[in-house]
Amino acid sequence: MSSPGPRSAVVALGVAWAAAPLILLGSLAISVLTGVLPVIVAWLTKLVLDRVVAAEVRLDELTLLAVGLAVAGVSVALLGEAGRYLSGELTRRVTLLTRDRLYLATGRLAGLARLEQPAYRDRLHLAQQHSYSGPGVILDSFVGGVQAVLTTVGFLVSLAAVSLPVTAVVMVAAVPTLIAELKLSKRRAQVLTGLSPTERREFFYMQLMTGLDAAKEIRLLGLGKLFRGRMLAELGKANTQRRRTDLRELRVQGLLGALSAVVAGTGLVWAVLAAGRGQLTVGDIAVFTAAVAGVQGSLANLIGRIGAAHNALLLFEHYRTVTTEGSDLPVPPEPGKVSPLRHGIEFRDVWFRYGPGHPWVLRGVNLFIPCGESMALVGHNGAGKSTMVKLLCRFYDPTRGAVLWDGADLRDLPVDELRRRLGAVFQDFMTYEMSAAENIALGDVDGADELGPVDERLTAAAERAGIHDTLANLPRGYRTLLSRSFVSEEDKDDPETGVLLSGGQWQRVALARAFLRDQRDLLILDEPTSGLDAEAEHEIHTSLAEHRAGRTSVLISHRLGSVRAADRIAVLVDGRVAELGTHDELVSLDGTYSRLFRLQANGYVQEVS
Ligand SMILES: Nc1ncnc2c1ncn2[C@@H]1O[C@H](COP(=O)(O)OP(=O)(O)OP(=O)(O)O)[C@@H](O)[C@H]1O
Repeated sequence: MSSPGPRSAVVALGVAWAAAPLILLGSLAISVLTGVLPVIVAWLTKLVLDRVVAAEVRLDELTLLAVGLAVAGVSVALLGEAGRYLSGELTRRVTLLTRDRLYLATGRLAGLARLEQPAYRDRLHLAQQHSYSGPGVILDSFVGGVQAVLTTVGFLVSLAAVSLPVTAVVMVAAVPTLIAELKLSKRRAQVLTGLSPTERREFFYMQLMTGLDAAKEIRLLGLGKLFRGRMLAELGKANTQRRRTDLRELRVQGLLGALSAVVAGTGLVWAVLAAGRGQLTVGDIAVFTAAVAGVQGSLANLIGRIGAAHNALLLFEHYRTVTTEGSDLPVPPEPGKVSPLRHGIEFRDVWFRYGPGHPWVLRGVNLFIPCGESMALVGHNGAGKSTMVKLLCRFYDPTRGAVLWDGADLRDLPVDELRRRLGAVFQDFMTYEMSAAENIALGDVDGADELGPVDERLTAAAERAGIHDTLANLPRGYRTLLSRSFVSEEDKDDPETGVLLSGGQWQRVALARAFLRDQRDLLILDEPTSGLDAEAEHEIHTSLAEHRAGRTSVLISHRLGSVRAADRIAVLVDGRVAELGTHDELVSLDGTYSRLFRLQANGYVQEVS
């Protein structure tokens, strides 16, 4: 891990300035005052003591000094409280800003490839953890550092007034502490960075054990003990690393603490002997003792803060990288406009694999999807059908070849505009723990930050997906929360109102969400009815066939009965389009499609007879 540059510190302080400039200035002002007050208190104490033991005691002077001491003491206490409040407020505001910037940055990722890289996920994990605390710690260190510098300088001057050699010894003794602290902070940051994969795995097992998704299998297969063991093993690994760091710190800090104590003790012996010889006054001893303790305390404080800031800056680098990284997909220098589809979409000699070390999934796919036609993609598991759909949505770019929208390479088009022209139901569709209405309305948000009302468009989409009656009859109709993990505001007195839908019902909700975008140029349906019962599947496919007539669509389905109505069917084999034609043409071709279709048809006939 390289040392953080001053740029990181500037960025971190810039974040704090952008989040709360006045609070930042207020904190700095308080830190300046808090920094000089201990020195003032020490000098006032010296003056009081010298006046008390003087031959002629002047009460008016003593009273003034005593009042001054009292005011300084009260100010220290009040400023401490005010500083704590401002620091808390600053942290809250910085958290808001860094969170916003971080999720804005991840939202800017147009593709999926970077999100699938373990190294990126580790960095993101660290950025999430330390973006919030980072600027706070750096700022606290900065504000506290200013205060510690002032206190240190003030006490050093006071100490120098009494003894220059002792001042020099105290300063030299601080150098090893500073070096050790910087080394330790670097080590701490390295350990935390190295722990990211372990922490992510620990979190993964924790989520498995406490979430609903895996609850059935964990109970039925008795996986709890296994996962708990693995989670504890990950935690144990992390603890071993942390313990090693703590022990190293204990050894180093212990040695350095002993060195400070020896320096302070020797200084005190010298001061007492000097007072005995009449070289120092009682006040001198008081200020000397306060100054040695003050210099050592504030130097230790300063060095600790430098170490904390150094550590926080090293970790803040992850946040800075995530928020400033360029686009994961190449951005065209002069992006063209995505005009409504007129001609068609073409896969031109498309080769694709998910990474350099991965096997080829597509090996020269050539396919034209004419505008206004429905195209079905058929093939064995893993043939690459969903991959083609992902390339169509530009979640990845082809490794070789191109996908063309009316002749324009998708790489030359603005990706947001392209996606605005698409509607899709993915094989692994989402189930959002939100209300039924929101689950559908999410289909047509297009960058808005609020969802529209429950209107006719929404219920019409639900009706077409055959889920309207189910949703309308829920305890709160479309406003019912489709979750048992959260409670909506209006249900807080009756937390049992949320419901869970069946797999097929959820699939219909996902379809309704896609239907809300049905005026788009291309509708993608990846296994849209795999979870539906036979009757529902037939119903939906009839409705889809009607709906798709005259519109451009891509349908993926293993149920060949439902793809026969498509205008054209493409069969993927070995990463290429091996057969292309209408259902009748492919059946008479007597190839893969015909074999698969007969196999399925025979299965049904045998079941009936
Ligand atoms: N994100 C990914 N990273 C690496 N490999 C992947 C990824 N997604 C899919 N693959 C691989 O790509 C191949 C094609 O997968 P794809 O999902 O496109 O197949 P499919 O034809 O849709 O299969 P199915 O009918 O089972 O849904 C598979 O071998 C799969 O392991």
